[in-house]
Amino acid sequence: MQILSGMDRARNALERGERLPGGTLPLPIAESWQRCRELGLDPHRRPRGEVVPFATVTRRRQKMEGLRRLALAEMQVLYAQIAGSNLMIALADAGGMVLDTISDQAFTESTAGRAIIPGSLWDEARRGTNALGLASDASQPVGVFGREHYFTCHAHLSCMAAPILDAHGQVLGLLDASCANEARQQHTHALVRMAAAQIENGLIFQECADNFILAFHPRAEYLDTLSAGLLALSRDGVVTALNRPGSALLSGLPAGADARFDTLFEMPFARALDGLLRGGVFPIRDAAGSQVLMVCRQIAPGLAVRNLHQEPQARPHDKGGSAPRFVCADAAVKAAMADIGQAVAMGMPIHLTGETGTGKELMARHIHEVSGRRGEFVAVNCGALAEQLFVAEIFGHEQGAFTNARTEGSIGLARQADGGTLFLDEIADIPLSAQTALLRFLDAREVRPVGGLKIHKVDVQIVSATNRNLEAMVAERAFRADLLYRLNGLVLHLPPLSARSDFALVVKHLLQELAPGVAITDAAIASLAQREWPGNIRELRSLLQRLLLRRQGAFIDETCLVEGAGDSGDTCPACRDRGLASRICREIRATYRVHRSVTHTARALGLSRTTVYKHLCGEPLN
Ligand SMILES: Nc1ncnc2c1ncn2[C@@H]1O[C@H](COP(=O)(O)OP(=O)(O)OP(=O)(O)O)[C@@H](O)[C@H]1O
Repeated sequence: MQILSGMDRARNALERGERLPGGTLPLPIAESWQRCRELGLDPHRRPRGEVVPFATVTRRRQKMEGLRRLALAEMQVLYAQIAGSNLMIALADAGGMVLDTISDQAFTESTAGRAIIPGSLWDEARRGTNALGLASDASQPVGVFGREHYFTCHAHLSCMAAPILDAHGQVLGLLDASCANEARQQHTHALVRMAAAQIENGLIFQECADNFILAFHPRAEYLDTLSAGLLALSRDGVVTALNRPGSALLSGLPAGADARFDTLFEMPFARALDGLLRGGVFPIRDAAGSQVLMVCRQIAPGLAVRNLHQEPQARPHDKGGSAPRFVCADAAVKAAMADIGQAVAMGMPIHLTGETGTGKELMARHIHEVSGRRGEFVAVNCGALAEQLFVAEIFGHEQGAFTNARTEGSIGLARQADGGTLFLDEIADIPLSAQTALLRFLDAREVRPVGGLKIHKVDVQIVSATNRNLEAMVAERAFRADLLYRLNGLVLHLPPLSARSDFALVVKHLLQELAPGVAITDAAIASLAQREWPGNIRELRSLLQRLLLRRQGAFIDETCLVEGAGDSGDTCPACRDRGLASRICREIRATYRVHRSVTHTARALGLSRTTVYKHLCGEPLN
């Protein structure tokens, strides 16, 4: 006889419309299923995937601007902490409307990833039992795992959501981490809760910038943790904010709005301040007689006291520095890189091809590192060397060997790279006359400086690169065939950025390099992915730099890109330079890049599908 698990029995009962067997589900889940049933939701159907108009999302984002700024930074940290594939971090408003997401590419492209987008609504009545909906209703952290989701189509997901609360327990927003059920990690729940608490504390610092902020806890070692109470006070000792741990530590005392420090603690505010501003940990009894230890975290501006301003709470987990030096998750790049180790071990020349800005020089440096060679990495831009000087620059020259020769002579770049790597960039530009000399060098690995007699043995790893088609140049007799065959021991092609499957990772990596901690939303990445990138990764890097210069908040979302795309390329040809009309056109195109669906775009903006189509001219349609 087959033994059914508690979950099997519960799902069978749900599907047959029978009473749910007791003890088979956590109580909040069982109650939620019951409510969904009463609402007439059919667990086998797809839920109503409603998405509100983009303008509504924008308005809500504006209303929650302070919280959103803190949350996006925290989401970025959380994303890095949980790491692993198939993960999405989402921020929603108190009612479960998603405002922003940060995820990896695998999740973004999954069915769930396409459903959790800005403007999607995750309240229980629409989406059945789910973490965002439950956390919003219960005002407490919730995990909904696999088949605990009411709708069977969400059974492969695990979601953990935590509300972001004010001191009175009112939900200000929701933080959610969703991942494939099998990728679920034990500690995710705790990390989401900690991130929510970090945001709550951040809000106190943000909103009470003019106040004193004190941290307190019965034990000194907890003062720097998220368990510490945070109390914001005006200059005359009126409480302006208190975090949740603070509320719990002072439970039973009148700590509500407009409470005074003097009624919460057994000491007048002025005297406590005197002690606190001398620095260090200050013991004090609360009005119920329990001793707590207190430190001053922020001094109200204008008070001339130095050396006391300590850092706000340290992050419980700071990100490790294990980020790769460059991104190579694309399957084609990975496959191309697989043979590098063997090629360098055999001393084989490696030839890199790819458009400008695809990372050839970066790859050359990587090859040098893989080779383990202790000598220098010497890069030669073959296109920048004058024809007459080429041979002398590469192979060196004796004193006064030719007019304009350096008086002291030169050992040349090939010998400079001895024991290391000689990177011949823009190899297609090497003058024909120098090709013969290079060919000889590659065969013999010897150099004789111009004007000299002595021959020097040189041991270098050769790496060459070009963005031109050398085979075609050989056919046109502009490049020596025998030289090409000496160079291309291993050929490694770097794909253009638009063809890379790891586009999102490249964006995140560059951003991390340029401005650590600045978050970028999935919608912004989706919008970037739709663009053309003739300058490839270099062009993307400089666009991100420009965005960072212009950005107001601590993040980049899709609206930064719409505003930033003041160029005519972001409207359809008919709307170029048409003032308001072109703004609407841009909004349509930007919204389409987020939703990738004409129907959703039309619905989100409250326009007809025909209007949307009209403005999508030139945009790659799904
Ligand atoms: N895989 C990658 N991950 C992250 N950054 C990258 C990657 N590849 C290239 N970059 C960055 O892109 C920029 C251009 O790279 P690089 O100079 O290596 O390109 P290139 O192909 O040699 O260009 P060109 O042909 O114009 O000389 C650099 O800032 C580099 O750090």
